[in-house]
Amino acid sequence: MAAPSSAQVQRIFDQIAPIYDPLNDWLSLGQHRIWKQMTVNWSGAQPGDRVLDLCCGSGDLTQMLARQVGPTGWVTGLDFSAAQLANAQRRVAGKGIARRITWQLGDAVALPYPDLSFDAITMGYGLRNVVNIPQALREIHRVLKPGARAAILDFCHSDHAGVQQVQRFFLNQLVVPLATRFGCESEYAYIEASIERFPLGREQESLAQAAGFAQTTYYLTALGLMGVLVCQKASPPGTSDSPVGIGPGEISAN
Ligand SMILES: C/C(=C\Cc1cc(O)c2ccccc2c1O)CCC[C@H](C)CCC[C@H](C)CCCC(C)C
Ligand SMILES: C[S@@+](CC[C@H](N)C(=O)[O-])C[C@H]1O[C@@H](n2cnc3c(N)ncnc32)[C@H](O)[C@@H]1O
Repeated sequence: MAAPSSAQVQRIFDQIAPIYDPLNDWLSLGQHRIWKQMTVNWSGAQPGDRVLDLCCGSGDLTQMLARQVGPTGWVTGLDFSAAQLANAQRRVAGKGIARRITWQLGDAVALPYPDLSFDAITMGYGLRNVVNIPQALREIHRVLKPGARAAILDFCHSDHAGVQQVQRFFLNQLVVPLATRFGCESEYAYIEASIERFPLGREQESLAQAAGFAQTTYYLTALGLMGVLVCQKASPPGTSDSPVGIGPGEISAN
């Protein structure tokens, strides 16, 4: 199956916007929120930072970032689906964190920001859906400040047969049948094919390094069903670039 165009991807997410959040909660038994919080932790976002949540959709990670940067920080959530952004804005309406969030309709492959704009970037289940992954990684590198990180969560395209079988079982026996009940069979059937086209973890690291990142690590989570690519931009000359450990907040050198 050929990869969809950008317009087709946009239509998918506009179409599923009304059921996107409840299906994520039901189908992952709420676990997706844990994977997203780990991604925010791995981004290195700190209180007072100016951060970006790319492909923000309905704003789960955007909200988590807003809590992480606190009242002196600022978060931008960018997405090209107007329906998803409308959901995102509705979900924070009336919450204190809404004051520190800007919602931006835009394309991840042509970010409307100057170079060196952000202290951290997250991307949750977006990279696999962007039609030009190398360009998106170049844009992320461009708008990050020196020494800053991007943490990119998505399904893992595993080369382990057992993981592939479990992933296909969940998608074909649970996800698509439930989505079909809501008239969204084709939109959710797209997930399996998109995972098969998605680069392996080590290939994502190579793409990130080709985009200019000095250090990359690919972490597996959810029993290998999901993965988080953590990329760090080179620090300014003369500053230490040697993170130690691989726990949240630290990434290994490559
Ligand atoms: C938040 C999650 C997926 C977001 C998501 C990403 C996409 O690219 C889509 C494309 C088209 C339609 C919908 C989406 C979409 O929702 C991950 C959790 C939700 C998943 C739909 C459920 C995946 C189930 C896992 C394969 C197994 C979960 C095991 C868990 C330990 C119970
Ligand atoms: C699976 S949703 C993820 C939403 C949210 N980050 C989350 O974790 O729930 C993928 C999102 O990426 C957006 N997207 C895909 N390609 C994009 C692009 N080129 N520019 C901006 N947004 C894009 C879609 O509109 C959709 O809202």
